[in-house]
Amino acid sequence: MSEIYYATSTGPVNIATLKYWGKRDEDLNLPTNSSISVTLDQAHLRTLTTASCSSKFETDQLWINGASYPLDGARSKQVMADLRSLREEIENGDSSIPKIAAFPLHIVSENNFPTAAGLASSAAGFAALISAVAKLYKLPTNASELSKIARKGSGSACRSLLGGYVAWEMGDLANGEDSKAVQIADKKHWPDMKAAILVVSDMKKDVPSTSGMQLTVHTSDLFQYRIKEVVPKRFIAMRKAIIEKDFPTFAELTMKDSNSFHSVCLDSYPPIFYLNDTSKRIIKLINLLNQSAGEIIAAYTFDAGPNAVIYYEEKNEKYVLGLLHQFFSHLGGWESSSFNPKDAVIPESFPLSSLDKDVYSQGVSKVILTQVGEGPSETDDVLIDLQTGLPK
Ligand SMILES: Nc1ncnc2c1ncn2[C@@H]1O[C@H](COP(=O)(O)OP(=O)(O)OP(=O)(O)O)[C@@H](O)[C@H]1O
Ligand SMILES: C[C@@](O)(CCOP(=O)(O)OP(=O)(O)O)CC(=O)O
Repeated sequence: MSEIYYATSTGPVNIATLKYWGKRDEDLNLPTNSSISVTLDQAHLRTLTTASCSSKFETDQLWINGASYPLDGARSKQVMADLRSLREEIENGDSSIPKIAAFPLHIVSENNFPTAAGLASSAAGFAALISAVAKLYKLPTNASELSKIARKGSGSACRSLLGGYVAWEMGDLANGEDSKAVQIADKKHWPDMKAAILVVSDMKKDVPSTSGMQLTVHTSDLFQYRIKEVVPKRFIAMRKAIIEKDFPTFAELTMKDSNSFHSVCLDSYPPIFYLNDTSKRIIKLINLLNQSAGEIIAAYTFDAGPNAVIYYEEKNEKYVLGLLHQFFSHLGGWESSSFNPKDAVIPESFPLSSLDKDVYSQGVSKVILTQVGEGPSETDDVLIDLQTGLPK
């Protein structure tokens, strides 16, 4: 077989604290509002992707965890075309480098967590794929530039090109050139941000984000108020809270924005329900915890599914994980954290005895304990068999 060119990169998951929900341009994936997210640590949620190309490959192909996935959707095609055209520009300007832009690509990827289960696999997946191809093609572009390509693959994916605390600025140009991710602060700025993910369902979700958000755009009256009045002010306030490391404000805005997003889903016609009874019980637990602690020490947020993500600061781990351990100690996931249940503290006024433990322990299948993390990184791993061009 003739030469196989290859490169590998990782991609992180990000979970929005100010939600993207709604497109003003469906082809270019331009949003109706700016959004903010926290990039999560790749020790727990990570995509690892090797991108390779060769004149001997027949077509572009993608494998995720060993299974073949289509790459012929309009969004994937656009991502590949954008990356190729950047490579072509370089090749046209420098006759000494190999002409590989037109070669078919074989992309081999591994997610270390469930694919398409509302855990932002598409975000980590596109971030890793784009970073790996950018490395393969030796593209000189920075993360914000690459985020514009990721955006066309899946909106929320653009935020996974950067680590720490990230904003997706909606932009206002019709061609989308100013709709990109920028870093608000890196992980080191506020390193003690933790995230506990309660996996309520690892089944594929009912209403995909793409169609769900457009149903909201076209049918919800509340939605106009959200994008015109609520989000612009909240964006400024949340960015300030991150810069000032003001957890109570950050947390209150995060919970309110999750509530606002799920409200416009319910206000869609026909309505969209992503939260289930387990999600609602988790909301109640967090509200009771904050009340009994006398300040906001934990924030829940939910994407387009029932899984809960709970943000908190390390100094309050004894309260937040202490409470979650009361109900979910039987689940897998605790072993990966340094939390010792002996350190658990339940605030005195928390009404533990009034909550039916059997009911409140139901519905969650796994706990993932993680924290704020870095953006994509290059690695020397190779997931492709360099003889056959197929997954190892
Ligand atoms: N490692 C990967 N490489 C490339 N694409 C991936 C990868 N993992 C997932 N994807 C793409 O993302 C799709 C799943 O996206 P989907 O939005 O349904 O789920 P999710 O991202 O886990 O959930 P959500 O967007 O609600 O958080 C897959 O079908 C695949 O096309
Ligand atoms: C609820 C969300 O997670 C919606 C994510 O939507 P997607 O990024 O999956 O949608 P597409 O752009 O159509 O691919 C909120 C968020 O991550 O900001």
